[in-house]
Amino acid sequence: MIGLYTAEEVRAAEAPLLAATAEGALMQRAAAGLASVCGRLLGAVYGRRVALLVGSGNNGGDALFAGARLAGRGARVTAVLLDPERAHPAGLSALRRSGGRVLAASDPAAPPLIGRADLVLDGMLGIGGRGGLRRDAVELTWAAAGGAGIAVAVDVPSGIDASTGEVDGVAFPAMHTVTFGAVKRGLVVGEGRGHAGQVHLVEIGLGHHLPVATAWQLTDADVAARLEPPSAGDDKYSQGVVGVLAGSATYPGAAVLCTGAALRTRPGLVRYAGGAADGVRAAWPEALVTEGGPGDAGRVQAWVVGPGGGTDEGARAVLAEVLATDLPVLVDADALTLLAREPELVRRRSAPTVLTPHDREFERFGTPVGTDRIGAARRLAADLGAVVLLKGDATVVADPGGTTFVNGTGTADLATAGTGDVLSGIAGAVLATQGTTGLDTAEAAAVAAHLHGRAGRLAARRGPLIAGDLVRRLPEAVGHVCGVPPALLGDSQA
Ligand SMILES: NC(=O)C1=CN([C@@H]2O[C@H](COP(=O)(O)OP(=O)(O)OC[C@H]3O[C@@H](n4cnc5c(N)ncnc54)[C@H](OP(=O)(O)O)[C@@H]3O)[C@@H](O)[C@H]2O)[C@@H](O)CC1
Ligand SMILES: Nc1ncnc2c1ncn2[C@@H]1O[C@H](COP(=O)(O)OP(=O)(O)O)[C@@H](O)[C@H]1O
Ligand SMILES: [K+]
Repeated sequence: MIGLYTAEEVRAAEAPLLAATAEGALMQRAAAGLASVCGRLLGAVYGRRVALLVGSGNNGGDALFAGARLAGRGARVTAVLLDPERAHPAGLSALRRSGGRVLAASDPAAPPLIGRADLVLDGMLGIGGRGGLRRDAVELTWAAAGGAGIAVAVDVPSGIDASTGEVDGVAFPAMHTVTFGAVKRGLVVGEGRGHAGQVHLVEIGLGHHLPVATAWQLTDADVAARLEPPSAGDDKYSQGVVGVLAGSATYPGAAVLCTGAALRTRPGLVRYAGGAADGVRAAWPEALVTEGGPGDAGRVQAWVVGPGGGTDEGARAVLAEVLATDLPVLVDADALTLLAREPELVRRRSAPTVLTPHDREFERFGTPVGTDRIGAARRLAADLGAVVLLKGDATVVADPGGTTFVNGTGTADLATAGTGDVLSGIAGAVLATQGTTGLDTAEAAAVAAHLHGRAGRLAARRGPLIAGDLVRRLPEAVGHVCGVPPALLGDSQA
């Protein structure tokens, strides 16, 4: 798992390390790692044009020392200084000694020079940035955005809040971010994610000074370790039975998608109960189907309730019935609307509950999501005593104790109707295996979000995706995270 940190946590960890190392040593480690990534991105360094955007703090110092190293390898490096009086003095001397040039940001030659550069290094603001970018920094950012060079952010893209990913106005649109010591949360969540591009972590020795993270990102290997393939002693009941309560006779789509996604995540068995029984039977002969309610479905190890289920009295009764059980329940869509009216239904539960709101559903519980998505998910989870999976570009999963997962596999291709129903089915199937895997509830939800995003990426390779494509790609997504070659995956290639 990749630990995700706030700017304050990183600063606190840096203090003892700074005290224990020679002056400037950490910045040299940072600059060496930064120059090495830039060298790799450029391919050949000799003769290439590099523009450094340099602010008045240590972030600018990193850029200047990295620029000096690139100049030493023959690059034509020019530093553009936001505040020439306050630019890092040692960094500036190092750059000049290596043959680098220096311009003030106010110099009319600066924007065209940035536009022509092969690589632009954004060292304007790091974790010391506060509020929106000032005017001169905005102008340099526009010049970089309009140019053809590789845009690389030093530590964090200037203009994003390193802890929340909030962007107040303009932020540097990086293709790559070289971050030091620890991955800052703002690089993977909120608007920051869209500005960071590919994140490269450079070790500077911060490791054991960092606290245990409270926010994490799962890798493919982490997810593979949390999935249990069937073994010789298994039967259809021992690998988890999911109950799906979704859709209606008029709107069978959500039921078909949710049931299909649950099946394709490969628990032992999927049961469906509700008004879309005919549609589900026709689409999924593998499911056990009844027109009745949860009590008619038979035994399950986890329920999914809500997608396309409506908000009438009957739907409310179904929700109350499953929330009164001691089984894991995933509450989505219409059932979230009902639950927002009666949050006590979940507060009094002791069994695992996962709520999967998008932003508008989240707001029904009282407050809008706002710009701090991790903070928002944690607050609602603590308030309700349930795991909250807040959907979005980077889906955030928080448990009532504050442990949080930020999904890294999401793609904007998922922004299409029905993909949320698919996520519910996947998550229901993972929750149903908790009895055998012992998987923590928030981790189960995070595993589901990871697989959902992977399926989205695989489906999007073949062109614009619709929700049903995600269901078809699920076996391939599971195979991908577990390292199984697609050729061995049978009908997911269809
Ligand atoms: N500590 C370490 O061990 C290591 C730290 N490292 C590096 O240091 C970075 C942190 O450096 P930092 O603390 O100097 O802050 P930094 O991000 O450069 O910005 C502060 C300057 O920006 C200015 N400014 C603020 N807001 C602004 C705005 N909106 N728009 C425009 N300007 C604004 C503010 O100016 P002022 O407000 O005073 O006018 C101040 O001068 C960190 O991200 C990493 O890269 C690495 O070398 C590894 C070792
Ligand atoms: N821009 C985006 N980038 C990544 N994922 C997205 C984006 N927009 C939506 N998604 C994902 O698509 C799914 C949409 O769910 P939802 O809004 O409930 O749709 P529906 O109700 O139509 O099924 C969620 O998993 C969400 O995280
Ligand atoms: K920066």
